[in-house]
Amino acid sequence: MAEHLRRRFVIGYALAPKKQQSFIQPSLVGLAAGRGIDLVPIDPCRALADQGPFDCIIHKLYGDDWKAQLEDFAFRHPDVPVVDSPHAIERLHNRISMLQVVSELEIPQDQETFGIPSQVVIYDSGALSNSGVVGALRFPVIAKPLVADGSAKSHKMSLVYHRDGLLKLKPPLVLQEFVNHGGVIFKVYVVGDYVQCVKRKSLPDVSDEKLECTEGSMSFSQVSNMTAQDRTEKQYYETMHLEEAEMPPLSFVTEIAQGLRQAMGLHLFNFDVIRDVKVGNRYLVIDINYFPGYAKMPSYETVLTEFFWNIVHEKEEEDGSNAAPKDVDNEIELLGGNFSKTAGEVENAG
Ligand SMILES: Nc1ncnc2c1ncn2[C@@H]1O[C@H](COP(=O)(O)OP(=O)(O)OP(=O)(O)O)[C@@H](O)[C@H]1O
Ligand SMILES: O=P(O)(O)O[C@H]1[C@H](O)[C@@H](O)[C@H](OP(=O)(O)O)[C@@H](OP(=O)(O)O)[C@H]1O
Ligand SMILES: [Mg+2]
Ligand SMILES: [Mg+2]
Repeated sequence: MAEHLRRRFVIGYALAPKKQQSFIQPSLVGLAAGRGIDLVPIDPCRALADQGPFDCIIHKLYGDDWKAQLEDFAFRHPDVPVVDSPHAIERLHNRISMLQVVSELEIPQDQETFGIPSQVVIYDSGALSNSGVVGALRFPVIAKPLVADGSAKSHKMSLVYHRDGLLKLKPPLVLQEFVNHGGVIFKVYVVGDYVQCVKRKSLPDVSDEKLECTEGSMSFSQVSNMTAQDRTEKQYYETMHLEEAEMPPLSFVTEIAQGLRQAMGLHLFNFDVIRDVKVGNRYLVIDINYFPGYAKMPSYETVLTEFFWNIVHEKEEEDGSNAAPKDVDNEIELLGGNFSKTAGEVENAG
């Protein structure tokens, strides 16, 4: 059918400038356009009600004003999917509620088991010297800001070797037991039903000897997200042998992903998993991120385009107005022929 007769769809995106730069690549825009989907920026400085029309909104912005705008939009346009609901995303802005959902998952555990590391939440400095609060923790621990709001501050962490290292920390924070995991972290990217697991470098293990002879704490930030140009990182890779680390079974991470997706009501997120070196088949979820850096995920353009296509066409089916002409269906098959909902395991040197 002629190009001008095809129904086109508009997906509005509201992203911070840095996120927009990394996510909205010409390769994604082009692929989506070829499938009849136009990605259009939303100006967060203007009223959302004055923009559009949209067939779907995707977003990652913080603040009450934006949340209120989205809620108002959803009220006025109940038929337009907002991916994802600001209420559902909010759970990921607090590192306690974020991992609570993992503990509540009811998935039969067989060969591999999963959970979260022991942790306590600290609201005031007094609690840092209170044995009743921190006494049950095994050191080293990682101190993480309680709030995960996308700010640089919310990624600033400390590896604390002994109790006296806690005293200079600034609550509110979470103290989470550090688990030796061979210096490799698995990032599981979720895009609707699609799941992809990649490897990244992580903090190195802390031996008993190192723990004994190290004082205080060490600060770090976004260790799995450093640029490959970083010289120290390059040296680190050479000693890490990342490529040799065995991936967790894809069926196992997919089950966790689907459980989380259902429990949280979210479509776009990733979660970080480490494997306890002491146990071998025990995995710990340590972090869940809303709308992560998908551009780092191999084949992100195909995966995201397929997701967008499904969202706008599901809506169309619900409306009962199936406007997809035959040749559009053919095009879908051609472009998405190799697409499988659950991808194979992919190694990623970050
Ligand atoms: N309990 C833990 N045991 C061992 N290492 C950990 C633990 N928690 C965090 N880490 C290490 O610290 C890094 C940062 O922790 P975390 O993922 O919670 O922070 P983040 O700033 O939210 O990360 P992201 O950039 O993925 O959002 C992890 O990638 C991992 O290398
Ligand atoms: O700064 P906030 O809003 O918290 O979001 C970050 C996430 O926390 C990180 O997990 C993303 O990196 P990964 O995709 O490597 O996990 C990271 O990816 P990016 O830096 O490529 O956008 C961000 O999405
Ligand atoms: Mg993380
Ligand atoms: Mg995070």
